[in-house]
Amino acid sequence: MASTERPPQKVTTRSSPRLLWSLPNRAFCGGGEDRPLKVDCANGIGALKLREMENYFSQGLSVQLFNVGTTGKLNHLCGADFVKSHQKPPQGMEMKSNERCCSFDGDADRIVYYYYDTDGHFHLIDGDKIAALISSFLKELLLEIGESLNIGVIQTAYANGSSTRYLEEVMKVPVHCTKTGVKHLHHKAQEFDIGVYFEANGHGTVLFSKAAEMKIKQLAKESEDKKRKAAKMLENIIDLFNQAAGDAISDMLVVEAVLALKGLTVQQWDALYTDLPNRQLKVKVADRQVISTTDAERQAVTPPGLQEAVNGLVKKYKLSRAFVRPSGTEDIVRVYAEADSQESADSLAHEVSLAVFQLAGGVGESPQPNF
Ligand SMILES: CC(=O)N[C@H]1[C@@H](OP(=O)(O)O)O[C@H](CO)[C@@H](O)[C@@H]1O
Repeated sequence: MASTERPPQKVTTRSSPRLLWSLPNRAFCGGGEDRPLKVDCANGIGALKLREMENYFSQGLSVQLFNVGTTGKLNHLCGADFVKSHQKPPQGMEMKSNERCCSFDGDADRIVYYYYDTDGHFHLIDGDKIAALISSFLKELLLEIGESLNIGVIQTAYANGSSTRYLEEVMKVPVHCTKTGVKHLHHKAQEFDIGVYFEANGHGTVLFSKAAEMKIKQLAKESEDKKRKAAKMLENIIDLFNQAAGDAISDMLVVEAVLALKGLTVQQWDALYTDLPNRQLKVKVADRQVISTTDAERQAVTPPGLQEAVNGLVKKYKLSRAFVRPSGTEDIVRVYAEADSQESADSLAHEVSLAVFQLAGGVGESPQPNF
């Protein structure tokens, strides 16, 4: 995360590690089954911190660390961004089929999961699916405590269309779209009793309002049986989240706890929905600020004619969607496209890139259709 991206709030003092791990440890102890997890630390800070914390994990969760920074370079051929954008495992990690693996980025504020299936296909489980797993778990607990605490999921335009559809139509959770950058998601998430926010690239966390925290604590003390158990579970999970900012280690522990508690394998988690094939491209233009956007960056307002061109191209493909926006961190314009097949998503992204190049002052060689 760039320093300018950090949400405008103080980093709170965290509970003691022993307290934080109480939920995952209880989850892992239950089944007595060993749950190995391979972690690519992107040669960054996550390796040091995870090593310190390993001593607090119960035997149920065994983490094996890779790219711990003794030889490789930070984020080089490894880490969450590399895995997400190349849709392949990081260098330096050996993966067998069906092994659950995850990658942090160098500063450990993003996490993505992945595995190889028995046919050797690589499956990425990104921030959208992490949000789906966590919000379905929280929603189940809310139903059990029977309180009308509202829960909302916050995404950006990069969220896969299948994830938005799953959250809205299957889970019946309201979904909101904000501009790219965690500060925007964080801000929106503060409007809910429970605000779950994740960018597709794995940045994210969950925020609980003070009123929700108090209600849950009270129910954990005063209610009985099933209701009390659910409230206690919620109380523990609140401690586990880092509510100051997205935190790969804390998100990893939440995911591991939820998978263990629900008895889900990585494949079952992945099967919640199927991502629509998508493609992201970059276009170099003389001045990226000639592109201005609205509707949480999903529509281009300027230059004239660009949005109309995108709309015309999107109509040529099935289940398609595309948008363009100037990057906030690089001197480029980003193009995103999704469609019913990888070939269509690639072709749509290429055609939209050409439209950006022509209508928004492209420089250098015009975009080529090679993936
Ligand atoms: C498409 C994409 O991944 N965009 C990233 C990237 O922002 P851009 O404004 O797209 O350059 O860097 C941000 C900071 O790390 C991150 O929050 C965001 O998700």
